[in-house]
Amino acid sequence: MAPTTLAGKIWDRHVIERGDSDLLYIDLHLLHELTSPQAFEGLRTAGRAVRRPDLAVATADHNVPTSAEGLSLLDGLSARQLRIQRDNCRQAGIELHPLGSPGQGIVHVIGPELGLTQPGMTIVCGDSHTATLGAFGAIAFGIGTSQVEHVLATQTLWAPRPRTMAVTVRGMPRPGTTAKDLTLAIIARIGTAGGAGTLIEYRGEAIAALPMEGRMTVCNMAIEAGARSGMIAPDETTFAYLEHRERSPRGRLWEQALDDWRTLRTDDGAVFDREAVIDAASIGPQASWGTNPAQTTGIDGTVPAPESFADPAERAAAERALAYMDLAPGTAMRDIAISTVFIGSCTNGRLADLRAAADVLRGRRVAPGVRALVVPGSTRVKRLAEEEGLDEVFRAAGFEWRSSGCSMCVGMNGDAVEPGGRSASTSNRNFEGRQGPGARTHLVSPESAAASAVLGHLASAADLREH
Ligand SMILES: CC(C)[C@H](C(=O)O)[C@@H](O)C(=O)O
Ligand code: SF4
Repeated sequence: MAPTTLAGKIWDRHVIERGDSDLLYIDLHLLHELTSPQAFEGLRTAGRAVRRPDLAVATADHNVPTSAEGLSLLDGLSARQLRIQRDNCRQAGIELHPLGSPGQGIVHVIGPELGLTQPGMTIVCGDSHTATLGAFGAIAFGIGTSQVEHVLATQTLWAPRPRTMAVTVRGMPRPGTTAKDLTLAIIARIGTAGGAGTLIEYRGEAIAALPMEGRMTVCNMAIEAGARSGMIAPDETTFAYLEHRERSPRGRLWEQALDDWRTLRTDDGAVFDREAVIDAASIGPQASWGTNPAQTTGIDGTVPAPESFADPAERAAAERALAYMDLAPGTAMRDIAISTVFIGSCTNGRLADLRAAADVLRGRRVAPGVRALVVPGSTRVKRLAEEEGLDEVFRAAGFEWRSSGCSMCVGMNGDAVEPGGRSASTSNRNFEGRQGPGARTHLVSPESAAASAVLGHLASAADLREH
């Protein structure tokens, strides 16, 4: 057999019928409240039932309030959306983790913690950041609402065989560099269209060294490089994470699964449609300065001058970004004062992220005038964090300790950056108005977000050592 990529192997296992698009079997369908109501409505109109309710799991994340105050203000539209979701799931017999339940959380966070997302699977969800789940060596991608309906009705999907891209991160980054810094640096290097239309496989020493949480952070942002999804070959780190999870196979089935999962890797000599090689040694803590994630530089760097971009489109984009961000070329990244800090989202809202931020904050205080929020990625993350006292560390530092949801990442649920405000945010998107009208977003790691909160300007954790 010809050498095959990891993506190719998983794809081929799931093809039912070949064509310009292939008909693909879907192993797991995740649902949230925002992109599924019309799909269920479509099914009803067509008089169809959900074919495999046992292969779907739903939760509420985008529109849920994250504070007691927010809960009391839950507006008509959101409340209605949550009610519709509950009714749809009940009628179809789909497992739902609703607001207020112990399994609730951001859809891309709960799948892994339950052990639902496993190597070799095809996983879809009506949400672009489904890419996160590729970290397990699965093909996981976002779909539109009409495709959600198709999957509900048939458990299959028509999709063109994706082109593939290898992003190899050679060597190890500088100490203090996180998975978020790696993924931002990769996008800065290859650009927001660098992975256009492809399925990116991340590999190399720096990727293999990451724990599952970091791998999820990396794959989460494949979308911001234009890719359909990201993935990482499963290895001992993956298996150790999955062993003993609630929905992981057990006993003899676990052994059988392992035998199979160990075959899930790109064969030597397999050809990718595109390749990028990045040297990790040059990468340290990053922060975005503009209005797309590729407009990023090292925290040691300065805001670039638009003229420094050779490409006219990039130059124009930089000009526009600097105007929106109210930044002057040549400004040191560390001199950018912030008003808001957001730690959370499907990029960086897992327990490991909260631990890393709390380690930076222990015994320190948020700078006067800075509003700081920490929003666990799931209710389970919240519970586990509280069990180890992280909530106390955040509260003592002056952070608001919230309940799980997408929160300020998307600014549509009552949590938003104030107009004209400037945030250090652990989320994944920084376009105009993403975190609220007029809000300016700087994408950073949890460690850097915590350090920025303490210093009142963009910073990395190392900056606090002299503090
Ligand atoms: C609402 C949803 C469709 C959207 C996505 O697909 O990513 C959201 O999660 C986002 O991050 O912008
Ligand atoms: S946390 Fe943000 S990026 Fe992730 S699913 Fe929610 S809105 Fe999308």
